Amino acid sequence: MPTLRVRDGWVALILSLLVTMGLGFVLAYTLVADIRVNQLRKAEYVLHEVEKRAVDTTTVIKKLNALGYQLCDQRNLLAMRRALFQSDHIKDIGFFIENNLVCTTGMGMLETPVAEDPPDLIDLNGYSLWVDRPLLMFDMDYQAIMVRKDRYNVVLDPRFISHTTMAPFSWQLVARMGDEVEHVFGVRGTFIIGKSVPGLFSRLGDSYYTHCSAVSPYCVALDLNQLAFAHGYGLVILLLLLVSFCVGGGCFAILTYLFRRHRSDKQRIKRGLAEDAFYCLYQPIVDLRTEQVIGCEMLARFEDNQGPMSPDRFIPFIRELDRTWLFTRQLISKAMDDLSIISGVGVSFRVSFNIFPQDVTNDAIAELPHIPSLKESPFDIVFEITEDEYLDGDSARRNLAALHQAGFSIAIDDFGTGYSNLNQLKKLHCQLLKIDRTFVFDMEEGSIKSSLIKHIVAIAHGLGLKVVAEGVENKMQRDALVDLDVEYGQGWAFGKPMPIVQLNQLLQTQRNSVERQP
Ligand SMILES: Nc1nc2c(ncn2[C@@H]2O[C@@H]3COP(=O)(O)O[C@H]4[C@@H](O)[C@H](n5cnc6c(=O)[nH]c(N)nc65)O[C@@H]4COP(=O)(O)O[C@H]3[C@H]2O)c(=O)[nH]1
Repeated sequence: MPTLRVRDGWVALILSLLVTMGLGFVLAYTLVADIRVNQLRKAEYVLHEVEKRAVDTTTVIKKLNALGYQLCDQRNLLAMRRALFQSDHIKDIGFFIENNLVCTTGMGMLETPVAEDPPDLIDLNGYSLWVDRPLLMFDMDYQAIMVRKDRYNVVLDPRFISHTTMAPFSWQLVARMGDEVEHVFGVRGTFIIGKSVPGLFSRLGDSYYTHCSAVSPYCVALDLNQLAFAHGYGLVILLLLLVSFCVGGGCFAILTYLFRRHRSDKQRIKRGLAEDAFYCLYQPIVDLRTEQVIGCEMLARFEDNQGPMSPDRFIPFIRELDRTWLFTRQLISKAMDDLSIISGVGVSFRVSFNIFPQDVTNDAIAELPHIPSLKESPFDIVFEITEDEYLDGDSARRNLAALHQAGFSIAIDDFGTGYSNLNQLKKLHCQLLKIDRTFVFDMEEGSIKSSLIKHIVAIAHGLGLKVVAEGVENKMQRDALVDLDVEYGQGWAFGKPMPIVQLNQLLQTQRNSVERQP
């Protein structure tokens, strides 16, 4: 393989960097989206758990107050213990006379009533809250939440939140008090009043999230804790970076390989041109009604010690190398040598050559009438030109008129695939129009494209042109084309591109069978 050119190296590098950055960007945003979803789930979980406890607390307190006990007697204590037993979340229930706690489910009747501290907050429904309260119950230290209304209070264990791992977020549970909020649990200052929540795909820095309950006056706020994030996601980020760089590196390797292969193929073609290494195959063209071979198209082939290369690959290189005329000249001269073995076919036997449109415009084809083998050819020589905007100029028209005057025929090739300027057809002195094979391929399915054939034929006939259909692969297509008044056909149904010896044999067989007919 040839060495990489500096310019190609830069292009490969820039493209690979773009891929690396693009992939890094996509992965980073996927990570952000994942964090946001995670954040949302955690906030929803906390609020859901808080709501369950809020419902439990208010139901228990309302029910006990409704019983109307004024003293801490056995009936009251039993009612309190039953309520505690039925609750899933409450740890203890206390009974108050005025502002003194006189009995609890855990300790029974207290020897000395305990005076109550002022609450941390009273919520909109009149419930007093003591948050983050250190409490000693059965020799266990508790960081409890207490809620009281009228004569009863309940003790809640807030560890249900701590049991959920909140990393990499810092969080705070607050109670709404009109326009204000009061801290209930978590990290103070996390909830910021009026701070808007960023969208799912916003920057990583905009990591604040808040969610309020619809059934209780509580809100939870979560914010990304940069340290916890780096700790929890550091490895993931490193991995994503590694993936991006690996893909970028792979991209660089593939691009440099493709550039070098492109250069290598281009060099093969350059060498092939210098060493005259192309050769010709011939594909029969038939009269569609009789299926008799009335001519052939010369198609170029290339093969060197590295193997064959298809025309679809080498034709663009010939254009890129600006050697179109040299290539055409070489192949015409080879073909005319080959064709010298063909005899007995008559002067109407058509031999078609493909011509590059740019050679029509740049006057190169003006040389054709002076090439002796063409001038003295016993065949009807046809030059096929792909319809192209190149052909729209004066010089193209002048050169084609000169070819026509010199006795050559002109065919418009691959009609319908490119420029398709009908005005052009009138001015180009052509006698034949070749319908591109893509129109013929799906005739059986009655595609929109194939339904255009009859219009193309009408236009061609209106201009006095004969029509050749390319890519005829089966009898059904041949019959349909005959019905559409298409005169000639070319395709695998009548013969693939073949060496001259094989074409000669085909013509010989055809002649023999005609001669045998009575
Ligand atoms: N699927 C299918 N394909 C069929 C059938 N019948 C013919 N073909 C293919 O259709 C192409 C017809 O040639 P084109 O339209 O001039 O298209 C040609 C022509 O534009 C260009 N080319 C080939 N040789 C030369 C040449 O000597 N000079 C120039 N300027 N171009 C050439 O390369 C193109 C491709 O050539 P090829 O690969 O030989 O492909 C040929 C031929 O092998 C069929 O029934 N089914």
